[in-house]
Amino acid sequence: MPVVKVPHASLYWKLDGRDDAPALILLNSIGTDMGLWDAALPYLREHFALLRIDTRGHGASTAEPGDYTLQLLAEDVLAAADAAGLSHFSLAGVSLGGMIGMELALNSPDRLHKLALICTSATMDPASWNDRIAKVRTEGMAAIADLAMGRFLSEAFLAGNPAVYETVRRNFISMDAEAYAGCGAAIRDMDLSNRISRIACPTLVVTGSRDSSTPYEGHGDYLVAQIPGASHCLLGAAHLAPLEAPAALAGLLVSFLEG
Ligand SMILES: O=C(O)CC1=CCC(=O)O1
Repeated sequence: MPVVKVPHASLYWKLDGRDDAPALILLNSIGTDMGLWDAALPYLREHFALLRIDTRGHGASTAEPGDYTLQLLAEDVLAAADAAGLSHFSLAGVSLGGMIGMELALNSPDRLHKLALICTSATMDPASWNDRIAKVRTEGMAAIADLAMGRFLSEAFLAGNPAVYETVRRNFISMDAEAYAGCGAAIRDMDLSNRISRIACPTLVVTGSRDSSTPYEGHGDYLVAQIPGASHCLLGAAHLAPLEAPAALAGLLVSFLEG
């Protein structure tokens, strides 16, 4: 199992697809792991060398407790890219993964070709994240599972895919609460809104018509307005778009990244 050790964490990464194709890094949301992208992989693997990374404390990656920052999480991505031998890449990130992508685009623009921001934002209500962090640290993951699942996936998806829904929920509840809190702190403390106008790479913003967490209004629209030249596509999906609309999302990514 390929793992890279960084200070206070150990990061699991995995390469798929064609090693002679352009590199694309796929990042997950808080509370999910690289499996979030499984359903989209068949549509992407012919086009890219795909690097997936479990965010610290998620999936098979471990981490010591603490309040993490987007800068730290972006450095984790660079460490995994270095370990995988990828000097330059594009990046597609869902939610927290998109926030990490924006931070990386600002701090290490020389590494990044193109950026796809999926169901994400430059700012989320710090007070509500503070409450969530406190709850998860005192009561554990189960205490916030209904809240998170209600934001992750739509009722329609649950009705048609109960087994997938249950897997996402089970993985969510079994993850390390301290790591969730640490990544929650990175979301609470993010400082992107006044800086993203300096993102210089081509950027695609994807929003979900059923996403109650980071909808177009108030989240995607701000990214489109602030990031120079950013384009926008709306998908019929809730927050975890790679699960709800894998083929459509992959189609958007291929068109954007190969265009
Ligand atoms: O609101 C949620 O729980 C969804 C979410 C916000 C950031 C992220 O990565 O997922």
